[in-house]
Amino acid sequence: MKKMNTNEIEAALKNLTGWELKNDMIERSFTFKDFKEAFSMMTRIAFECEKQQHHPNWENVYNNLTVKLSTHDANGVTQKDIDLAKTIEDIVA
Ligand SMILES: C[C@H](O)[C@H](O)[C@H]1CNC2=NC(N)=NC(=O)C2=N1
Repeated sequence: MKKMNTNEIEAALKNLTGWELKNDMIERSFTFKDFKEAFSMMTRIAFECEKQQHHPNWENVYNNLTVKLSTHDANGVTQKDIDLAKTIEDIVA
């Protein structure tokens, strides 16, 4: 899949909430009630990632989750990352 340029990414991010472009990845943090809620969300997200065959770099510290998305083969952000970001925010919403 084709790597998106900065303008294309910024335009796509306008249709999402809270994501920002950082180091050739799109990134967003989420805060949940507690660890159990954070990990439940991660589990739900993980099943969707498997369906899309696209997976996040993520870090969980207690009730905080930071998600970073990029496409390895493209060395940057592609539509796959935008689609997964949308899926993730829909799950969390
Ligand atoms: C073979 C498999 O489809 C690829 O390795 C997939 C798996 N998940 C992936 N996830 C992400 N975020 N980027 C990729 O390039 C990627 N590649």
